[in-house]
Amino acid sequence: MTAQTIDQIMRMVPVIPVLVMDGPLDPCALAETLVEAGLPVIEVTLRTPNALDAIRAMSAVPGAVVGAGTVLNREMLNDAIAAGSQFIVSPGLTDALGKAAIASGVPYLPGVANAGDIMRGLDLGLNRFKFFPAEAAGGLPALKSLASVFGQARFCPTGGITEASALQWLGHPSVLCVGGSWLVPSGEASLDAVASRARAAAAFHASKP
Ligand SMILES: O=C[C@H](O)COP(=O)(O)O
Ligand SMILES: CC(=O)C(=O)O
Repeated sequence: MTAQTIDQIMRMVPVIPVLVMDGPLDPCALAETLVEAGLPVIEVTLRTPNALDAIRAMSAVPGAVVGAGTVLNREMLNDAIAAGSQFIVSPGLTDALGKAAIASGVPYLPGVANAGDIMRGLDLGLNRFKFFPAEAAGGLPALKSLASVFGQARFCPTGGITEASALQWLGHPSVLCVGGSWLVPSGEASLDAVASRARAAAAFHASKP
């Protein structure tokens, strides 16, 4: 599946599973499980040696929109794009990475934690952001304050969000989706458990205003 813009990707799902591929699950089976459960947008963090291989494998799963997370610099950006990443996520925003991502044409979701980060993104022409680390950076009260200043910005809060708190975040109009690792916790070995959590998260779509 090809999505055109980061905005379109963010609007496809209420929750983006953030994966650290450190467990025994087969990447293809994991992606199939998430797609079938209603969460086709998948972020694979480049924090493990097998991450690029996982992106390559998952990208072949029909319906999956697989992106790379924890992209920190141009080299990682190029590797992620070469592996077939359909979108790129970074925990923060630097001019060098922002400009390279924009020049590549790949949908790009940079991390922001404060007003200065957002202003740097706007200067580059970006207005879709990952609010990270969402809870530690002030939680929903901080996001509400930032959103009231930057009316053109939309967010995917990530970091400390849980199945229990996701709906509160999704209730804010500046929030298009949230990200989280709770769908596939570190070392997860059960696809049934993943499917159950993913179905519950996908159901948040119905509650999003
Ligand atoms: O990408 C960011 C984090 O790894 C996801 O945060 P979380 O583990 O608190 O859900
Ligand atoms: C935290 C984050 O945004 C990332 O790993 O890409």
